[in-house]
Amino acid sequence: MTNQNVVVPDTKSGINLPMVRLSGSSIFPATAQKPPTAPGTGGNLEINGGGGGGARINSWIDSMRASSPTHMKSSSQSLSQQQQQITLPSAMDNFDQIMEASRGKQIVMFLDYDGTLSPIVDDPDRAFMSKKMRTTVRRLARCFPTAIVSGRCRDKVYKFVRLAELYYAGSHGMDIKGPEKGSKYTKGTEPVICQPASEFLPMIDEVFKELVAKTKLTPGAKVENNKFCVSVHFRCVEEKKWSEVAEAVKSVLKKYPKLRLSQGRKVLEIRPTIKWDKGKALEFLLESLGFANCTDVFPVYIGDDRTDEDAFKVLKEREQGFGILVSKVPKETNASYSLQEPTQVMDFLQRLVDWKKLAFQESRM
Ligand SMILES: O=P(O)(O)OC[C@H]1O[C@H](O[C@H]2O[C@H](CO)[C@@H](O)[C@H](O)[C@H]2O)[C@H](O)[C@@H](O)[C@@H]1O
Repeated sequence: MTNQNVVVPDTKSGINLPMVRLSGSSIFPATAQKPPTAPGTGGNLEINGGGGGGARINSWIDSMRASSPTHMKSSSQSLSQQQQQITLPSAMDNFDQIMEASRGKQIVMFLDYDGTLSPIVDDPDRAFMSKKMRTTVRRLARCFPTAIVSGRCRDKVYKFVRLAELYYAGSHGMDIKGPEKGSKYTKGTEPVICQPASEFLPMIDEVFKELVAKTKLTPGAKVENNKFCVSVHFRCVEEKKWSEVAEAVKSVLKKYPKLRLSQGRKVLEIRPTIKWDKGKALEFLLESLGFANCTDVFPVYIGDDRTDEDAFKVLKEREQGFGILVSKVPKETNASYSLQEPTQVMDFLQRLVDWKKLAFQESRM
């Protein structure tokens, strides 16, 4: 990856930090000149404002296109031009710098699932993580408190990860559960549980059924019930039929003012309007782990999606730890470093484990 980053000194940690360029890099297709929302809002789409019905659907389609990396290649820029716009330095190349910043602090790991621990595939039910990745995450959790933060429903992401020693925050952080009693980080107490959107369960169920009915005639559309939110996938829908998906979602949302829309990778996501997201989940977990007002904590959040921006933003605002964006293409982001794909995430996690072991051995010499 080409590193075109500008480096500025961080007054708090005393080390050099990459400065992320948040504007002026037009990476979106000609029809969508700028990102639909600023990073840190989980990619919310405006569903009520501006223009006539047709205009609004067109802006939805633009936004859906913008969430599709394959379209970035087809924009007027060549791939090499786009790559030059990657302003984030690689977390791998800057590993020593990151570790230096964490010196004397407790590292806490937050990992998104899809696109971070598992590769993006067409069928959401088959997004398995490799055995090697599972082993690496298991080793990581022996070294640092580790949480999985996913848009998926908690049970489903647990079925993919299958590691009881982790914290899990499903439904974009709206369903949090800590490791079972007796785990290294629970200190013998009951597991933490947080479900700030439980009153929305019946509504989400209703919306799920309505969306299944409304999209059943659109080939490739898939609606996923994520318990406290619903995902409407259009990865396998022909582009000329994306408007059908957008119309279906829009017509359902109109009836439920207490629900809002956000966007991920070829997916529209319907969720409660409550002020809760992956960033809030990160803060809740830090608090549960006893790091609420600590200065000696170093959270690292790794994620690939727009909804992960809420967590990156929290880290930036707290001036603690770092966000690492998993992406091969330039994106607007609040993350500080990048990794290209899940296999590189695995290498980074393994390096963290090795670093921790070495630090432990040195401390005993
Ligand atoms: O927060 P995450 O763990 O990243 O979950 C976000 C969404 O991930 C899944 O969808 C994405 O991955 C699928 C499998 O690779 C892919 O087919 C889809 O296009 C992606 O959007 C999951 O199915 C959604 O429910 C999550 O909200």
